[in-house]
Amino acid sequence: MSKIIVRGGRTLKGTVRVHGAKNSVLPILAASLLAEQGSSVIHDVPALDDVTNILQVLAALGVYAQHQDDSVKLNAESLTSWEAPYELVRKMRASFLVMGPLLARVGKVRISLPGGCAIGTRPIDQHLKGFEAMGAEIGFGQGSIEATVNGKLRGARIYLDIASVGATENIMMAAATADGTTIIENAAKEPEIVDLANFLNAMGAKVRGAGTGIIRIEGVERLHAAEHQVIPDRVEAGTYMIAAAITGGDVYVDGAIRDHLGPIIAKLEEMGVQVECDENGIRVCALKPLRAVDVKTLPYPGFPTDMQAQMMTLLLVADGTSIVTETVFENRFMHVDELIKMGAEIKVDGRTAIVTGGTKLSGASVCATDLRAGAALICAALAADGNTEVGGLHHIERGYVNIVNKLAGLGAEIYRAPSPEDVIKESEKAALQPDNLMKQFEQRAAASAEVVIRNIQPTLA
Ligand SMILES: CC(=O)N[C@H]1[C@@H](OP(=O)(O)OP(=O)(O)OC[C@H]2O[C@@H](n3ccc(=O)[nH]c3=O)[C@H](O)[C@@H]2O)O[C@H](CO)[C@@H](O)[C@@H]1O
Ligand SMILES: C=C(OP(=O)(O)O)C(=O)O
Repeated sequence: MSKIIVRGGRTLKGTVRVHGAKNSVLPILAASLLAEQGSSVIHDVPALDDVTNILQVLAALGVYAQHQDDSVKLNAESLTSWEAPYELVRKMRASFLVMGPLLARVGKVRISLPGGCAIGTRPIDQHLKGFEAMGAEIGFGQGSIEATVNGKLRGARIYLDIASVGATENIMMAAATADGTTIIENAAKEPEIVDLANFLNAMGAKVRGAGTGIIRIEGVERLHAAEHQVIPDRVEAGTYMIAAAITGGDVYVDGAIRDHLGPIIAKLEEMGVQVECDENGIRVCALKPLRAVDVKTLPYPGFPTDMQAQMMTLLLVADGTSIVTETVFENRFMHVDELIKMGAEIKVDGRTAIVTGGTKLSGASVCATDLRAGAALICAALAADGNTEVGGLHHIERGYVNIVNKLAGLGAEIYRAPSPEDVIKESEKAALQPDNLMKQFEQRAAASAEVVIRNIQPTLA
C-alpha cells in the first residue's frame, strides 16, 4: 500500500496555487454531453482520479475528449450509448450526474445505482423525484436504474426536500432543453451550482437564479458547445489555509476566492488566525495561540461539510474545548478514530464531536477512510511530533492534485512512498507512453535485425 509520510513540526511558509474545483468540473464535464454541435473546451481541469473516471464514463457514451495541458476539449456530437458502465459508476458517485444530460439529449438512460459510502447512505431520491416531475418513467432492476421519456422532458415546478447539490445540478441539466420552464425550489446555492449554470448559459441555456434557493430554467431547443474556465477549488484552498494555521505558518493561497470561503475565514478569525484577502488569493498567518470555537456544518453558505475534518484537526491545537456538529452527512466522523491514534482527545455522540484542544499530537500509522478524512490526517501530521504514515491514498488522490509536492513547496517534510504494486503500475503506464512504445519498437526491430544478420552471416561466409 502506498503511503504519505510526514515528519511534523515544520512551519509552512510561501505560496501555494489552487487548482480547478473537483466539484465544479465533474458536473461541467457531464453537461458537455448536452452540446449537439461543436467541441466544448474546459480550462483548469484538475488532474484527479475522479476526473479521469468521469472522462471514461463520457468516452463510453461516445464523447471524444482530447487533453492539452490542463484543458480538455470534448465533442459530444455523436453519442453512441445511453448506458453508463457499472464498473465506472461504481468507482465514483458523481458519475450519476450523466443521468440528467442523457435523459435530455437521448431520452433514455441506464445507470447503476450509486452505492452508499463511508460518509453516509447518500440516497438519490431527490434527483429521481425531479426527473419524474419532468415526465421521465423510472424503473429499477439488478442494481440499475433505467429512465425513459416519451418525446421531450417537460418543464415542472420541483421542490427539493433537501437542498441537494447533485440533485440541483442533475435537474438543471435535464431542464436546459425541456419543453417549458422548470423551477427548482429549495435549490442548493453552492458556488459550483453557479459555475455549472454559467457553463450551461454559455452553451445557450437560459438558467436564472443559480446561487439562490430558487432556480428558473427556461428550456431551449438545443445547446451548443462552449468554452469555460472552472472556478478554483474552495475545499482545496480551505485545506491549505488550515495546513498553514495548524503549523503556525504564513501562507498565501493563490487563487482562493474570498466570497467562496466566508465560513472558513470567519472561523479562522474567531480562533485568532490573521486572514488577509485580495483579488488574487488569501494570506493566512497564525502566530498567536489559537482559541477554541464551535463549528456546525450546513449547506452553503454555511460551514462546508467537506472542511469539517480538516477544521477539527485545527481545533485540536487550540486552547479550550470545541463542539463540532455534522448536519449534512450522518457518518462523517470516521477520521476521529485515526486522530485518536495520534493522541487526540475527541468524544463523539451521534452527530456531535467534543474536541479537547491543546493535547500533544504524535506521529502514528493512520489510514484515510474518505477524501477529507485523508486531508485532515495530513494536516494533523504536519503538527504532530515525529513521523506519521498516512495510508488510503486513493481517497486523497480523488480530490487533491499534487498534495505532497504542494506541501513540500511550503516547507513541509513530506514524501510519498509508493507500494511495490504502484511501482509496477507506473512502469507499465510509462511503457505505454507513445515515446516509450516507439523506443521499444526500435529496440525490438534492432534486436531482430541483429538475429537476422547473425543467421544470415554464416550462410554468407
Ligand atoms: C461531486 C460533489 O459535488 N460532491 C459534493 C456534493 O455531494 P452530493 O451532491 O452527493 O451531496 P448532496 O448535497 O446531494 O447531499 C447532501 C445531503 O442530502 C442527502 N440527499 C441527497 C440527494 C438525495 O436525493 N437525497 C438525499 O437525501 C445526502 O444523503 C446528504 O445527506 O455535495 C456535498 C454536500 O455539500 C459535498 O460533500 C460533496 O463533496
Ligand atoms: C464527499 C466528497 O466528494 P464526493 O461527493 O465526490 O464523494 C468531497 O469532495 O469531500
